[in-house]
Amino acid sequence: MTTAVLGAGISGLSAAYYLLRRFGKPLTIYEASPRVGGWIRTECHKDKGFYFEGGAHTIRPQGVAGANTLELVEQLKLEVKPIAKTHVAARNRLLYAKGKLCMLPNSIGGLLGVKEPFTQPLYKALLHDLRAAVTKVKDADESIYSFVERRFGKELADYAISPMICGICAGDAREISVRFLMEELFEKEQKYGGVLKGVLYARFKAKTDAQLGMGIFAEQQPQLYAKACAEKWAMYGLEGGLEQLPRALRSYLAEQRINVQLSSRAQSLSFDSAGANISLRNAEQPAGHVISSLPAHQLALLVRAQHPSLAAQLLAIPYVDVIVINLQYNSDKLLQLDGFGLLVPPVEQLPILGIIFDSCCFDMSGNTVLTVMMGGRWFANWFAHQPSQKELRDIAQRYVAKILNISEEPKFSRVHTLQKCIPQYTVGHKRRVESIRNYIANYKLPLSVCGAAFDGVGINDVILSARRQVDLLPPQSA
Ligand SMILES: Cc1cc2nc3c(=O)[nH]c(=O)nc-3n(C[C@H](O)[C@H](O)[C@H](O)COP(=O)(O)OP(=O)(O)OC[C@H]3O[C@@H](n4cnc5c(N)ncnc54)[C@H](O)[C@@H]3O)c2cc1C
Ligand SMILES: C=Cc1c2[nH]c(c1C)Cc1[nH]c(c(CCC(=O)O)c1C)Cc1[nH]c(c(C)c1CCC(=O)O)Cc1[nH]c(c(C)c1C=C)C2
Repeated sequence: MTTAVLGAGISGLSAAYYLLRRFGKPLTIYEASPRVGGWIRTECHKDKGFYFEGGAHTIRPQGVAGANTLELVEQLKLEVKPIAKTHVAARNRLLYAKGKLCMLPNSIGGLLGVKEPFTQPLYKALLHDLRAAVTKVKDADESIYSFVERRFGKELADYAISPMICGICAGDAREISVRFLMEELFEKEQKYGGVLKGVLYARFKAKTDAQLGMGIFAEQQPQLYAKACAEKWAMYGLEGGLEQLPRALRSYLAEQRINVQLSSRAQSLSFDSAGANISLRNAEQPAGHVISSLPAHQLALLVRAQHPSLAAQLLAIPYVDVIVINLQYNSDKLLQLDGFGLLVPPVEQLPILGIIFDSCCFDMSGNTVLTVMMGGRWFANWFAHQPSQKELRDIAQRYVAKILNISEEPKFSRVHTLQKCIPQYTVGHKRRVESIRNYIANYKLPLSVCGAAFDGVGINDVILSARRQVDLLPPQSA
C-alpha cells in the first residue's frame, strides 16, 4: 500500500525525498495550498535585480543538521550564495535599545569594555556564572530567560537572549524552554555546577562523529559541507532565493513520477487494522503509513475525532503570527550601518521585532532591500484591531525612518501576515513531543510526525526531522 506524506512544506518534501531514496514508490503527497514550500517563499523581481523573502532568509551550514541540508542542496545541484564568517553580515548584528543602535560584541575583545546597551563589561556576566550557586531545576526544564538570568544576570537575559529568541522564533524568552537553544549549556550547568565549568570540562573530551550525529552519512561527510567548513561560511542563501530548495525538490519528485497533489487539504485522518485513511474534500485515500509534516494544530484537527487525547497534546504546542514587510528602494546608499540586521529587545516594548538588511547579505543590484518583522508573541498587544496593510506598512516605515534614518518612500513593498507560522517551544516542549510520539507508538498508529512543531524550527532542523522519521521506519514499511 502507498505511503502518504501530509504537507509539501520543506519538511514534507524532504520526507518524500528520503522515502523515495529508501523504499522507492508508491508515495503520494497531499498539500492544502496551490504551491509547495510552506513558509519558504520568495518573490523574484529579476528585471530589477532583487527579490523578497516572505519567510526564511538564510540557512546555517553548521553541525549535522547543517551538513544534511548541504548534502540535499548538493544532490539537487542548487547554486549557493555563501556568507563567510568575515563578511559584514556575519560579523554585525545590531540591537535597537535605549533609543540607540548598538553593535553586539563579536569578538573576545568585545567582552572587555562596556558596550551599550550593557552597563557592565560582558566578562562580568561570566564571573557571575562562576560565582552563582546552582539551583537544581524542577522537571529538568525552565525558561531560557530564567536560566540566563540565574547564570549571567538580568542584563544579558534582557538585551542578549530575549532579542535572540525573537530573532529565531518571535517568542518570549520568559516562556521558551532553555532546551530550545541552550540544552547543552543547561545540562552542563546542572551536572558540573556552572556553565563555564561545564564548557571547560567538555573541551577536554573530544566528541566522536557518532556523538555529533554525523553517523547518518554512510560514507563521508557531504562535499559541500567540507567546502563550507574550509571556506568558513557563517550562513548561506540560494541563487534565486530560498524557495529554489522546495521547488527543486518538487521537480526532482516529479521526474521520479511522484505525485504532489496540490490544493488537496487533508480533512481527517483515521486508522484501522489495515492502515490509515485520509479524507480529502472529494475522496477517501487509504495509506499503509502516513508521515505528517503538518503544523501541530492542523494535525490535531485531523485526528481529534478518533484520538482526542493525541489532539489535545498537539494543541498544547502554541504558535504565533508574524507580519513580514518587505521594502525595496532604488538606491543602495541608504543604509548607514552594514550588517545582517537589527533586533529590538522586548523590554523596549516597540511594535517591531527586527529588521533584516537583505541587500547587505546578498547582492541586490544597486537596490536597498529591507525586511521588517512585527508581531510574534506580542501580536495581540499591537495588532488585535486588524490593521490594514497600509497601516502595517506605515508602522514599518515609521520605524525604518526612526532607527535607520531612511525616510524616503520605498519603490516597492509587500505586506504579509503569516498566521500561526512559528511554533513556540515553551517550557516542557521536549516532554510534550516525547509524549506525542509515545502515544503514537503505544497505539501502534501507522503515523510519523516531523516538521517545525517537533524537532527544531530552522530549515536544517525540519529537513533532518523528516530524514530521521524515515530512517526510523521498519524495513517492511513500503
Ligand atoms: C517569518 C519566518 C522567518 C524564518 N526565517 C528562517 C531563517 O532565516 N532560517 C531558517 O532556517 N528558518 C527560518 N524560518 C523557519 C522555517 O522557514 C520553517 O520552520 C520551515 O519552513 C517549516 O517547514 P515545515 O515543512 O515544517 O512546515 P510548513 O512550512 O508549515 O509546511 C507545512 C505544509 O503543510 C500544509 N498543510 C497545512 N495543513 C494541511 C492539511 N490539512 N492538509 C495538507 N496540507 C496541509 C501547509 O500548506 C504547508 O505547505 C522562518 C520562519 C518564518 C515563519
Ligand atoms: C524578528 C523575527 C525573526 C527573524 N528571523 C526569524 C524570526 C522569527 C526566524 C529565524 N531566524 C533564524 C532561524 C533559524 C534558526 C536555526 O536554527 O537555523 C529562524 C527560524 C536565523 C537567525 N536569525 C537571527 C539569529 C540570531 C538566528 C539564529 C541562528 C544564527 O545565529 O545565525 C537574527 C535575526 N533574525 C531576524 C533579525 C531581524 C535578526 C537580526 C539580527 C528576523
